[in-house]
Amino acid sequence: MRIDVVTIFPEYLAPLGQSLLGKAAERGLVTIGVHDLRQWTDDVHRTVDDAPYGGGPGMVMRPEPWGRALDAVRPPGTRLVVPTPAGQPFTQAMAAAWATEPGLVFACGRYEGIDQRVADWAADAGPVSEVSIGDYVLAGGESAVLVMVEAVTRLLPGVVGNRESVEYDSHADGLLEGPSYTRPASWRGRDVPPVLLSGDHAAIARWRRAESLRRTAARRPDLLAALPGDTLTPADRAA
Ligand SMILES: NCc1ccc(-c2ccccc2)nc1
Repeated sequence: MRIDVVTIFPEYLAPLGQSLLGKAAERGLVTIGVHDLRQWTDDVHRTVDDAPYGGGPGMVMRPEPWGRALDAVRPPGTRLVVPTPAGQPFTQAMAAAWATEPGLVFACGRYEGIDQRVADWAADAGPVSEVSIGDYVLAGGESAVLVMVEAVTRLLPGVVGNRESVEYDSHADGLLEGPSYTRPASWRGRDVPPVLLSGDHAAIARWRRAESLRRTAARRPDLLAALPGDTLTPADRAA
């Protein structure tokens, strides 16, 4: 998979070259390009923003540099992802879907955001996803891009050694994963739930499912409500 990021702070995306992503890149599983939007400006001051039409606070990112940048960086048909507080929620399902695509281009906004005509124009040449990673406002889209690139690339075949750990992630089955434990069996007076030491794999699976449902009901009732009708088994309902 090829991932390109356009930003006025390319150095902010340096972590993409580290650790999990770095190894994936070294192994050719993903190619990441980071591009400075200012290389597509047309004035001596390399201006990327201007005052908002209609008045109001702050500045808006001009469409022209973005148009030239996307002409140069985005292959036709490639999904353009625009992080924004006004976007639809980014989900594990989106990450899984995007991980099957040949490429992604991320447009990092700053200031009050990017002139809306850029996303509208870009939709003529491929899918555009204006997405939010949470209900809070950042100074720009770069942190959100780091989050989404990590969520997507860890799903690429071969990136995470233990495939099962991906399949048993929180949200993989629509529920939160339950608690995990490792040695020692007793720590500061707290014991690991005995069932996990029993060797009874059916009982362990039942216990884990019940814990997952309990935690989801307690912390994310919205996820329970969103489950497909046939998800909860009679055993689940009895738990
Ligand atoms: N959902 C998190 C998020 C994503 C992007 C931005 C943002 C802020 C300023 C300019 C452009 C994008 N803020 C929050």
